[in-house]
Amino acid sequence: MAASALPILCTAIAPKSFVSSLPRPTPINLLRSKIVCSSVRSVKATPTEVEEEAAAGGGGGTKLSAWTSVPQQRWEGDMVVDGQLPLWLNGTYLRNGAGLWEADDLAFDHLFDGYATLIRVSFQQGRATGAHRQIESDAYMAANKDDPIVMQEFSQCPKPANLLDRVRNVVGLLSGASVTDNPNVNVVPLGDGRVMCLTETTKSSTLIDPDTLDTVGKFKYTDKLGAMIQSAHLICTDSEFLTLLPDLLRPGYLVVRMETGTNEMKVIGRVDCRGGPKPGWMHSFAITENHVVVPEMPIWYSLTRLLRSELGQFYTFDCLPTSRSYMHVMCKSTGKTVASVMVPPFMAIHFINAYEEVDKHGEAAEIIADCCEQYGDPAIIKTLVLRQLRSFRGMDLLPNSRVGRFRIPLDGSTFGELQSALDPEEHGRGIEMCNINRACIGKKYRYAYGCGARRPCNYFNTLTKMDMVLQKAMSWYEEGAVPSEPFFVARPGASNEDDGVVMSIVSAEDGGGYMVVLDATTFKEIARVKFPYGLPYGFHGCWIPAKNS
Ligand SMILES: CC1=C(/C=C/C(C)=C/C=C/C(C)=C/C=C/C=C(C)/C=C/C=O)C(C)(C)CCC1
Ligand SMILES: [Fe+2]
Repeated sequence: MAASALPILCTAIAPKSFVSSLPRPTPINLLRSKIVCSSVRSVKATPTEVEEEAAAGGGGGTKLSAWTSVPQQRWEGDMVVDGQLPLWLNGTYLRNGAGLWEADDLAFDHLFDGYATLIRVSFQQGRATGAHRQIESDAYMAANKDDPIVMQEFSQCPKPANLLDRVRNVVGLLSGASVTDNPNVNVVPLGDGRVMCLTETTKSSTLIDPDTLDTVGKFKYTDKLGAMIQSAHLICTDSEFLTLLPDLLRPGYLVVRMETGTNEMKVIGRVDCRGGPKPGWMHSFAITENHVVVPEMPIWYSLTRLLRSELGQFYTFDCLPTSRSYMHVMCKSTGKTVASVMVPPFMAIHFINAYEEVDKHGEAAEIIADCCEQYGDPAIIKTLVLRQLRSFRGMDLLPNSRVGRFRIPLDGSTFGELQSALDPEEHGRGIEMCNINRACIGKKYRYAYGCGARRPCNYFNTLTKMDMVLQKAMSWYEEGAVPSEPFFVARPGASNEDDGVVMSIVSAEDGGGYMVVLDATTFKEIARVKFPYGLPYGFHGCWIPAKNS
């Protein structure tokens, strides 16, 4: 019965034109696949732009699944392993991302808008099983109703047809009712057995079951902070999680902590904005052992745009290139801002790591903070429009980026520095989605793993290991493939920072999908774990070690 289940499921949830573009699972995988039907109403995908554009002679092609909705309510199955998985690799990798950009009559334009899609790969003694599910957020469920509703997503806002609609929109936004809860960016183990998925709205914080990928329910904050937006990259340590909450009424950022096992965010301190009357966009931030690093970029969420439902070239953002950029540093234990320096204009969606550089007395003298930096240009946001990703593969449209390294003096100076941590040519003048050995978070570190570029390309197409000491990089590349964020897993008992494996889920040019596992030291491929069909692109992942490992 299982052998025919996947095509039946696909037929049930997608019109013929879409199904025909899905890569066919191989018989061996079908025999091992277990399909579980969800109670959610089926998603009806419309024919994708990629098909239309390919038919019209566009450069997209039909096979690569990275930018294509793969309507899979629920799949679980054994996976075929090519190569040798290390026997010590026991645990679960989870990846979250915006993997479904069409539902009923809706079609999103931007990569960041898609409905949250979870992928799981679990490893045990050299074998692997996989799973794929949508998160059942209110936004996703509403989009699949007979009368679908779109909430305020990253680039999409509800379109008012008349004055009454306009008033409803304003009320919906200010009350939070029409703000998205689609938790499509990150997946974070909270250290107490709970696993949270989230995006930049606080109401998106959702608990999921890491085994079944079931949506457990909303994470209910018990504090009275009432924050509506948050960093999508909260940072979890052994005892707490730290995050930033932009304060929209009194422009600034609250730095908050939540003790492991609780639901209450407590304020450590606040940083006032210096660049203008509204807090800068802040998708991620960094910590050191004793400090929290708060970035302030010259690009802001615009409440006026949101309320008027009038999006600009950077959607809900306003961007003033003449505005200044700042880096603030807060002491974790006192909540005091110990540095607030002006830096060259920067644009960084993702911070990589930060640490304290000490003077000869062993005192912290400056903070080093590394990020994926776009030379101060927000153009990357436009690069991630689905039409461009689907249509212009092989064209050199990816804006230049680098590992930006901030030096923030702690001696009261008013300026900080921003330079490239290594020659950007080492990673093809493109770098994003970086990860490090988690044991090095907040500490001096040597290696970062990210997605780099082999040009010409319209998206990051390599996996790259960067050695920040030698300022050199090594890359993994496969023609036409789109790898997602590389994730480092340390070998138990390892003493070298790069002793372990790096894993990444790849959408292959032929329409297939697999996880590639690289030896983190040599950066050579050691195994491929194959999915029975190609997967959509995804953003961030996490690792949950097996209980007995
Ligand atoms: C800005 C104000 C509000 C609304 C904020 C909303 C609706 C923010 C939504 C943000 C999203 C969905 C961001 C997603 C970003 C994804 C990224 C960058 C993915 C990166 C991958 O790694 C109100 C709540 C209406 C209050 C007034 C101000
Ligand atoms: Fe992110």
